[in-house]
Amino acid sequence: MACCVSDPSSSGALVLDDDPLAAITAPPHDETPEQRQIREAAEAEAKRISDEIDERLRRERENDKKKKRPVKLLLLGQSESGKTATLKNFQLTYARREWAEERAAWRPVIFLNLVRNVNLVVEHLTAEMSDYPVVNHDDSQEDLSRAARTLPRLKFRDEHRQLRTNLVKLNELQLDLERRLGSASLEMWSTTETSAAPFQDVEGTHSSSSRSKNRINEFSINSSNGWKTALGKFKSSKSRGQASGSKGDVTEGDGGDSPVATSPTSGSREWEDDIGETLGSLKEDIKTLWEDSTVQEVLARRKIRLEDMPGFFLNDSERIASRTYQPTDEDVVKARLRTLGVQEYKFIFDHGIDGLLGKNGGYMTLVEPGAVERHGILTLTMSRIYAPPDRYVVLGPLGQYLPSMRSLQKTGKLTGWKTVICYGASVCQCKLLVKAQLILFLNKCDLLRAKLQRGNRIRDSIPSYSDRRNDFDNATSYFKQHFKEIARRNSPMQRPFYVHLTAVIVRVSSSSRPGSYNLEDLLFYFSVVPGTRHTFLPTTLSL
Ligand SMILES: Nc1nc2c(ncn2[C@@H]2O[C@H](COP(=O)(O)OP(=O)(O)OP(=O)(O)O)[C@@H](O)[C@H]2O)c(=O)[nH]1
Ligand SMILES: [Mg+2]
Repeated sequence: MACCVSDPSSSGALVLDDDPLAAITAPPHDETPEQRQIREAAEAEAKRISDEIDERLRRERENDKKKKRPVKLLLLGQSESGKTATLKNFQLTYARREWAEERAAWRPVIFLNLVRNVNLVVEHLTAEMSDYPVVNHDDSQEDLSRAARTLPRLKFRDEHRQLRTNLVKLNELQLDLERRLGSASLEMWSTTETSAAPFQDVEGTHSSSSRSKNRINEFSINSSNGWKTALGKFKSSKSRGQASGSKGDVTEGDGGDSPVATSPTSGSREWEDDIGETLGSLKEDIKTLWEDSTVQEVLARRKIRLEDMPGFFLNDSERIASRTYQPTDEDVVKARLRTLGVQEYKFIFDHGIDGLLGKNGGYMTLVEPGAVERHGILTLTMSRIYAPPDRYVVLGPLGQYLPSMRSLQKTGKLTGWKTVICYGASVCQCKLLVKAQLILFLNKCDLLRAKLQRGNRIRDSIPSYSDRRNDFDNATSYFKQHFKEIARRNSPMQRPFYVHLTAVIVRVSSSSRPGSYNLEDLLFYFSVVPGTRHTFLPTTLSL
């Protein structure tokens, strides 16, 4: 232990028992007043420099902290509301390299989408030829099993029978693709009351009844499942091996069991090429089927609008049905593969995005919990693992509301508009999200506009719409008001509420940045300072 026995500030001798460092740094015992002045000035200068360095380091640490502060966006919404498509937009805009690597992996998904389109048409054709109705599983379609028999029977030719025979092998192809892609490739068909209020159980407010326990099982996270897993099987080994995380990169959120890092790819390229070749050999049949006026009449009678369905590629069949087909950006954004488990993407930016991340950039995490397990139940158990998000985006698929009330009356299922109301209320009430900023994307506006132009009446599906004008502007402001009211009534604490009209798969035609989707324009709105109240900002949507 050091023991100082004399005043070090005096010019007298400094005696230290056993501190060698103090002995070295101590002023000489015969220091003159001038020497002392010089020494003290030098020490003051050294301290100034040291303080300056400390201050610089402190500022750098603070900047680093700011830079690393993640902005977390949670994407919520019914199945098929466009969460993955939204995520793809971010990826396309801000993670180009990863996007380019992943693009090729969507090839079998797009093949599957096209094969499904064709098989569905053949199914309806067969049903009509046999004079029986087909049960349609898709809630988003209009009244589907409508008997076509009230109209005179259609006249079918040998050519139609031949087309059915030629295309029958696509059933096998669909099964093969579904097997390879896994359960994410299988669609869920029903929406129930449970799925419309998905947050209540997870928060533990329910009793531990067996029903509730069963649900918890259904909620369980399986991040090695889902569309990233499905795609991982088809990524090239080169891209699978590459590290991510630099500027504009996208990384897997949960590292360890990253599906992309573990999935095998051997032989998948050849297998894909073979599928392309089989499709190529049926290219003419597919085109003839889709363009045939009798087939179009079958679909019209059955009120099937394939164009409005997810993953519609029949208009591109000539380009896609080929051994050499490679997906374009538009194909990938449009492709449909449902999400299972929790998908998380981390985007790293060196610079802020219009204030979203602050001047120094930072990183943004986008989390998409799979919306459906058995009954479309949202897997929010992820909140037990992940911290609550700063903001959450709810996607409400506007274009899907219209026909649903009729199908509700027919089937007794709670679908469409009613589901969305329950869903919206349940999300707003969620305690976990109480401090998060709420941004609502009223998505699929392109479909809404098209349906209105075709003469669909909103009040047929949504009686409360009443006698308002049946046009896009009136409809969307009605929807906005409605959701604003839902948020106001159901949020435990009042919070800013932002709402945007979106069509996340539609390219912005007049964009100053070619290749951007209109979601990019909407990022501007994310920069609004939290806490300020900007209700119903004008939309930038150009449809
Ligand atoms: N016409 C149109 N289609 C859209 C729009 N947004 C998404 N889609 C399509 O709707 C389908 C479903 O979109 P996804 O993004 O897969 O839906 P999701 O919410 O992720 O669905 P789950 O993963 O099942 O929860 C896809 O085929 C998309 O291309 C839109 O604004 N307009
Ligand atoms: Mg999804």
